[in-house]
Amino acid sequence: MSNTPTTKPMIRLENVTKRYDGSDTLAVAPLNLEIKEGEFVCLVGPSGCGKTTTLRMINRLVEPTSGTIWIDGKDVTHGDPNELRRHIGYVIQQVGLLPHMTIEQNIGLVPGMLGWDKKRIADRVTELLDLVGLDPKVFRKRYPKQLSGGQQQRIGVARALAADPPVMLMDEPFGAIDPITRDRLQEEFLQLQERIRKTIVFVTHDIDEALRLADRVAIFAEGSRLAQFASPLEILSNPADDFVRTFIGEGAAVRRLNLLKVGELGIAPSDITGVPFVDVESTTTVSAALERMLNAGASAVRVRGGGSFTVQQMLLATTAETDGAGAGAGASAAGAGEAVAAS
Ligand SMILES: Nc1ncnc2c1ncn2[C@@H]1O[C@H](COP(=O)(O)OP(=O)(O)OP(=O)(O)O)[C@@H](O)[C@H]1O
Repeated sequence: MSNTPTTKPMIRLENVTKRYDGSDTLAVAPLNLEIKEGEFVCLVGPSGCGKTTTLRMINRLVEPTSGTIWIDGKDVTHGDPNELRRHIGYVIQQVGLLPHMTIEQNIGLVPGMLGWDKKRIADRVTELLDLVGLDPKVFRKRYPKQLSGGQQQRIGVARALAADPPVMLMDEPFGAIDPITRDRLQEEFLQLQERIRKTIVFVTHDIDEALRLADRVAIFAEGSRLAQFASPLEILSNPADDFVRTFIGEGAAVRRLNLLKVGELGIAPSDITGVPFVDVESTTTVSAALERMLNAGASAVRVRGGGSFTVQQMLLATTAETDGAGAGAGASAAGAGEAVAAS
């Protein structure tokens, strides 16, 4: 269970609002949101709906107008914001590395403020560069401008992780990166999260990025109304309203195949004697299994440790998942079926 979210709440927003000075309207209307320890939550929605404001209220870069924010059971709405920020990693699109400092100095900034000794900081820098896939011998003495955009963003992640904070806030971290590098960074980041299991709040305006990365997605509508807060599978299977349906766009049924795993379909094994098949893992997604079948001219799969079945059985089970509101796979995803936390 170490790589799945726990049920312990790590971040809780209670009736939180924000009205910027000089504005008549609320940038964030009363918002209630609970994020569990180790959970990866994406905030997604159209421009101006309050995603960044919500994120920045969690580390108090923006002060809430009213309401309470709890982190790990502690009211953090009052107290020293600088102290709070030292325990929350923060990654932004512009990366924000200090240009006159080496990568090592950039990553070591917060540990330095926390009073770590030189050796401990140096060891941590080595560990983090390894973790984000950059050779410490090559990169630690370089300056930010000597790195590509993707490498700088990896350093941004390493820096945010430096003091091992339990919570990470990420604001469109991959937004300015070309699509191919972005795809790779998303994949790497998912693998990283499997290992480190931080509580992550991640802002994006890209619903596909949210559906790919998150355990649960909070879809904001205009005026920061929380339209749905549920697992990606639940959102694609049962959009809460027309706004969510329009926001996720076309092709929900096919996109679900990227999320459903073969082993979660609950198919009774069948005899596939004489039918060409491919071997898959129970964790292989249905779309990956179909791809492999198409490439191999096969029409069945043999699941390692889990019987065999035909492509027809697989597609039928996928449809049943849609009708049954994701009973099998949905139930295994964090928070599936949870009620919409209305704002
Ligand atoms: N510093 C500010 N002063 C005044 N109004 C602001 C400020 N920052 C944001 N706003 C307003 O608050 C509302 C929410 O903005 P916010 O940046 O949180 O939305 P967002 O969903 O993150 O948008 P985007 O996807 O475009 O970044 C918007 O109407 C915006 O104009």
